[in-house]
Amino acid sequence: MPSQQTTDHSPAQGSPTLREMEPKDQQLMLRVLVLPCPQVALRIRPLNSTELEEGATVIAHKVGDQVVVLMDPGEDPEDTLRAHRSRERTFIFDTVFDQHASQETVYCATIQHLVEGVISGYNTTIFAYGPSGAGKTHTMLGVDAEPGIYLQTLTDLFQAIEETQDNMEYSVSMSYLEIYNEVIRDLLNPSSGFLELREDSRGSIQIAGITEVSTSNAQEIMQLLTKGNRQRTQEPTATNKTSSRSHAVLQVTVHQRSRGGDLAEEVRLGRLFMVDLAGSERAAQTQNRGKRMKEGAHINRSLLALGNCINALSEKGGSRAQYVNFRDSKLTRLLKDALGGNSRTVMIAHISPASTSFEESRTTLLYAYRAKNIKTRVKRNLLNVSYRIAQYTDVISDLRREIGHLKSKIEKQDKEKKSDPGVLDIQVTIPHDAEEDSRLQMNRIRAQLIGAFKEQMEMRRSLVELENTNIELHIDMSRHLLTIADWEREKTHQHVDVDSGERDKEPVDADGEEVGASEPPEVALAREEVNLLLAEQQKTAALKAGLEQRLAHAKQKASQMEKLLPRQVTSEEQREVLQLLCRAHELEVENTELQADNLFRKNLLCQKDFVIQRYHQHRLLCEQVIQGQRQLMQDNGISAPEPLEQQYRLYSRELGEGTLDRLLLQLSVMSSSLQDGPIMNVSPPPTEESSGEPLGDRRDLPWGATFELPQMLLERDSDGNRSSKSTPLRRLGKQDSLLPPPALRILLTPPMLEKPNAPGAKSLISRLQPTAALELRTQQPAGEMSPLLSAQALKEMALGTKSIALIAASRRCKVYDREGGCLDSRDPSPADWRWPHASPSRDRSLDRKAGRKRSPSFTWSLQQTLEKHQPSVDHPSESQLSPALLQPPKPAGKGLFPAVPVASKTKPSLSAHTDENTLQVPEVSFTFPSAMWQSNAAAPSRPPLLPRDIRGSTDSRGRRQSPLPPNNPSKLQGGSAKRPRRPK
Ligand SMILES: Nc1ncnc2c1ncn2[C@@H]1O[C@H](COP(=O)(O)OP(=O)(O)OP(=O)(O)O)[C@@H](O)[C@H]1O
Repeated sequence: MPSQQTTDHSPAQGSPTLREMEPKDQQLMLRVLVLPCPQVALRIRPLNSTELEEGATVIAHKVGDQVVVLMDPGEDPEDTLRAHRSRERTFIFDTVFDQHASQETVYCATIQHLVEGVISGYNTTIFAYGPSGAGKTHTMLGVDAEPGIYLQTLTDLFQAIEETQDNMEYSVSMSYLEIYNEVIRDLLNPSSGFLELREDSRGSIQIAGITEVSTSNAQEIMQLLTKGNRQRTQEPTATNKTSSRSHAVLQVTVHQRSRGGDLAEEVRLGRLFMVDLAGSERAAQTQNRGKRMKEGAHINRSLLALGNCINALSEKGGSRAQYVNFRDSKLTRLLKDALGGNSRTVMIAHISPASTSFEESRTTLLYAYRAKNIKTRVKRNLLNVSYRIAQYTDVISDLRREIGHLKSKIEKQDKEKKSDPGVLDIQVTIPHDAEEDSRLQMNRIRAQLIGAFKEQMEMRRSLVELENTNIELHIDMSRHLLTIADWEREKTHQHVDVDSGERDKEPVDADGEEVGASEPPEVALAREEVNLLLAEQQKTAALKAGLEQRLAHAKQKASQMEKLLPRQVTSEEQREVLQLLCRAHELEVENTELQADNLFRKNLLCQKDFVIQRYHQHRLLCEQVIQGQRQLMQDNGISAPEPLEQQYRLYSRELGEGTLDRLLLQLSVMSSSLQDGPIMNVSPPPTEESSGEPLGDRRDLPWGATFELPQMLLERDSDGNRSSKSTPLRRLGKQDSLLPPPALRILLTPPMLEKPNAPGAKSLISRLQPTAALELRTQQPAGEMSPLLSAQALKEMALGTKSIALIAASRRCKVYDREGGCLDSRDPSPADWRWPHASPSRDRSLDRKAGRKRSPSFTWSLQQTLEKHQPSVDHPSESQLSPALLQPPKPAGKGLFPAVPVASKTKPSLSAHTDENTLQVPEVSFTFPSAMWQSNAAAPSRPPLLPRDIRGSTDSRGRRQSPLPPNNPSKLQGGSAKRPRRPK
C-alpha cells in the first residue's frame, strides 16, 4: 500500500489560540507566524439519498485525525494477479473530517487561527475544492441552522476588530464575484457586465469596476451574500440538484490604521478571499449536453489550469524552479497570490464516500495532496509607513531655527525697552480709539502670521509625503528590475548550459514547451511597470519641485510680515505676537519630534521584521541544502571528513535546542517592548539639575537612548514560553532557565540624514545615530536596577570589547589545559575538540575580523559591566555561571565530538559557535550573558546563584551534566582563584 508522507502543518494541539494569548504574545505570533505552505484539509460528506438508492458502499474511511484510506470498489479480493497492484490509496492531510464533523469543527480546525492575521495585514485565502455535489457550498455557505465558513469567519473577524477598536481604526469592505465561463461577473451588481482583471504596480490582482461595499458587521455581509448568491449561476445537474456552475469569490478587505494624529501612521491591509469553486466533473458521468457541457468544459479547463499551477508550484524549488502559468485562466490569475505568493492559504478538499464516486474522489485526493507541497511566502501588507526620519529632522531643525530667531527678536526688544524708556511713555499716550485700531490690526496680523505658519507646516508635511511616495515608487521599481535581472541571469545560464551541451536540461513550462526562447509574461509586465513607474517618479518630482517653490515663497512672505511688524504694531503687542509665534513653533517642534520618534520606532521594527523574515527564509534554505546534501552523500556512500561531521553535529544540536528560534522570539519580544517604551528622547539633552546626575559622564553621549529590556524577556523559559509566575529563584530551579538568553542583536540603522550639518538638526541626528555609545539599563528582577553606565565606562567597554564566545572558548581550553587530559578515554585528543580560535593568534585574527565586520557598531561584553559594578565579587561571570561552563567539554552521544557544555550556550552569537561562515547582522549588537540576569550587582553578599540541585542536572537534551563542587574555586579555575586572562 503506497503511503504518501506529508508534514503536519495543522495548529499544534493544546497550544493557546491567538485570542487566549497575552497581547504582546499576539503581536509576536502575528509577526513571526509564517505558514510555509497551504494547509490542506479533507472533508468527507455523508452518503446522500441517491447514492443510497444506487446501493453505493462507503469506500472513503477516515483513520485517525489526518489519514484517509480510499478503497477501490472495482477490486476483486480474489484476484491474486492484482494483489500487488492494489488501487487502494492512503493519503495524509493536515486534517480529515468525516461525515460526523460539524460546520463548527471544520471552521475551528482550519480557519479560526488565521482570522486575527487578516486584521494584522496578512492575506488569507480559503478555498473549497472537489467534484460536483461533494459539499463545497455546504462547507462555505452552509444552511441557516448550521452556517458555514463565511459566516463563522466574518463573525470572528468583526469580533476581533471590536476588541482592538480602541487603538485602531478599521474599515471593512467586501466584494462578491463569480467566474462563469471565463468571465467575471459582479454578484453584488450583476448589471455591471463583465469585469476585467488587472495587476497593480505592487503585483497584486485587482478587479476593475467591482462593487466594494463597506460593512460593519457579519450579518450585513451575510445578507449581501445571500442576495449575491441568488445571482450566482446554479443549475440542476445529474450529480447535484443545485449545482453551482461558477467559481464564487468573496473578498473581504480590512484596512487598519492606528488611531492618533500621526502624520505617517501605519496602514495595514489584510485581504481575505473565500472561494467556493465550481465542481469538477467527468463529462461522461454527468451526461451534460449543450450549455451544461460547455459550462463543464470551462469549469474543467480552469480547474485544470489550477491543477497545473499547483503541480508547478509543488515541484521542488516552487515558483523559482519553473515557470508557473497563472495566466491560463481567470481563476488562477485571481488566486495567484493565494497559491504561490503572499497569502496564508487553506484548501478544503471535498469528496463523497460513495463507491460510485471512486474516480472523482481519487483524482480529488491526488490534486489536494499535490497542493500540500506548495510554498508560499507570507508577508504583512504595510502601507504608508514613512521611513523618512531625516525629513522630520529637517522640519524640526527649521522650526528650531525660527524659534531661535523669534526669541532673539524678543530679547532685542526687551533690551530696547530697557535702554529707551520713552517707548513706554509713547504707549501710555496713545489715544483710546487708536488703541482699539491697533488692537484690531494686531489681531489681524496675528491671524495672518498663524495662517502663514500653518500653511507652511502643511506644505512641509506634503513634501514629506511626496518623498515617501517617491521611495515607494523606487522600491516598486527595484522589485521589477529584480524580476528582469533574474530573468536575464536565467537566460545567461541557459545559454551557458546550451554551450556546455546540456540542452536537454532546459526548463519547460506547464505545457511542456521550452521557455528558454521567449520571455515570460511577468518579465514583460515588469518592463511595462518600470516604464510606468519612471513616469510616476517624474510626476512626483515635478510636484515636489512645485511645492518646494511654494514653500520658499511662503517663507519669504512670512519673514516680510515679521519685518513689517515693528512698523504696524506697538512694541508690547509685537512682543505678544512674537511670543505667540514662538509658542506655536515650540508646540509644532514637540509634535514633529513625537512623530519622528514614532517613525524611528516603526522603522526599527520594520527593518527588524524584514531581517527576521529574510533570516528565517535563509535558514530554511540552508536546512534544505544541508539535508539534501547529506541525503546525497548517504545515497552515494560518501563519508564526510571528521571536522565536517563535528560541525554537522553541532548544527543538529543547535537545531534541536531551538537556539535560533529563541533568538527570533526574543527579537520579537524586544520589538514589542520598543513599541511601548520610549526609544529615543528627542527633547533637548537634560541639564545637570534636571537629570539629577552629573553631566560630566554623559555630556559626550551623542545618543541618549535608553534601552530597557522587557521583564518578559527575562521571564521566558528556554522554549520561549512566557511564565508570569517565574521569579529568578524559581527560574534557577529549572535547568533550562539557567541557559542564558542568546545574543540579543538589535538592528539599528542610522537614519538617512541628508543634512547632518544643519544647525539644530545636528543634536537630533546625533541622538538618532547610534554612533558612539549607549546608555544601557537592564531591568533587574525584584525591582533592582543596575546602575546606568557612564560614558567613561562605555568607552572602556568598547575599548576592551571581545566576543564573549572567544572568552568562553579560551577559558574552556585553558581549563582543559590545566586539567591536563582529564577527559575520558573516548575523548578525542585535545587538538580534536579544542576550539580552533582558542589560540591567541587565531583570537587576534578573529577579533580583527569581528571588528571589521561590526564597525561602527559595538559589541561589548557585559561581563565587563559586571566587573565594573561588582568589584567585591572576585569574578562574577565565573562564580555565577554554571560550573559546567568551566568544564572541558564532554563527548556527545556517540563520542566523537564533545558535547557542548552548558557554557557554550552562553556563547551569545551565531558566530561564536564555529569559526566557519556566520550570519552577521552588522549594526549594534548587545550580548547579554546569563550572568547579567543572575548577578546581583548591588548586593554581592547574595547567596550562590547555582543551587545544589542544579549542579548535577541534565541539559536541554536530557544528557547528564557533570556536577562540580560549588565552592571549590581552585578546581573551577585550575587551582587559582585568579581571574583568567582575556584573550588578546
Ligand atoms: N457535510 C454535509 N453534511 C450534510 N449534507 C451535506 C454535506 N455536504 C454536502 N451536503 C449536501 O449535499 C448536497 C450537495 O452539496 P453542495 O451543493 O454543497 O455541493 P457542491 O460541492 O457545492 O456541488 P457543486 O459543485 O455542484 O455546486 C447539498 O444538498 C448539501 O446540503
